[in-house]
Amino acid sequence: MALASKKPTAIMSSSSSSLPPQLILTQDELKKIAAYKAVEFVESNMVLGLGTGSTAKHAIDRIGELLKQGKLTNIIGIPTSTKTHEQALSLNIPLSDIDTHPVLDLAIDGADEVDPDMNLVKGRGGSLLREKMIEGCCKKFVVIVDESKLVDYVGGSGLALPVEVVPFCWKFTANKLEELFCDAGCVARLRINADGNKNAPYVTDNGNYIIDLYFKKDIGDLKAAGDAMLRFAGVVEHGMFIDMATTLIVASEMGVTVRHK
Ligand SMILES: O=C(CO)[C@H](O)[C@H](O)COP(=O)(O)O
Repeated sequence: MALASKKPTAIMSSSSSSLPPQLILTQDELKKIAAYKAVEFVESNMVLGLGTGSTAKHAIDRIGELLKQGKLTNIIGIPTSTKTHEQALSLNIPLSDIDTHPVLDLAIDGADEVDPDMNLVKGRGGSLLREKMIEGCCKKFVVIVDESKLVDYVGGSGLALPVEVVPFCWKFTANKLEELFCDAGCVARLRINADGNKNAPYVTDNGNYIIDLYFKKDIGDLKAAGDAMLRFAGVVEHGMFIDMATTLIVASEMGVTVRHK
């Protein structure tokens, strides 16, 4: 893919609040701070997209707590993974799906990378397809991260861009993806199951595999890159969430920042 210029940042407004300066917070504590801030946007009677990952988990715990306390009522949650489904069930959050509720009021989810235009990389937790399906139906999509997730450009963390592929001839698809991004020094690797058999592929909630793409350089025009990947029949979805986030909440040692698009 050729390098192309990025569109100007479309941040319309932002606000921040400070934390006491003497505190040294762990990454998980920062995730929790961002998550709790996001839950301030949740109101009774909302249909909510429930994200996946260690940051979203804090938000879902908080929603469950507020429901239990009666401070939120009549919430319907739409989970983005089986893991989140189980967590929400354990918290007695009423659940549904986008067949029944095709328009959501709000979704809250973490991200692996956030670029200056609030484009995201998601899916290192393996749930990118359901996340994209559900978060694409939301009126508002609130992304919650600690500051380590902020990058200058997609791929800038040096970590993977995940792509969900059908298992059939996955090597063929992986080779096609490497070829597509050869100018960016792309290396494609099949994700291996971290929990169980070390040699078995990681299998998504949808029965697919994940190919992780590693880049040496900026891939340039994200939309063009995404469209090119989706033209391969074996590709189900990629982990770039372009122009989807409406609010970004970043927690750092300096405080919490909220940016609206
Ligand atoms: O996209 C995701 C799962 O598919 C997660 O939102 C992403 O991996 C961030 O995870 P964490 O909050 O644990 O850092």
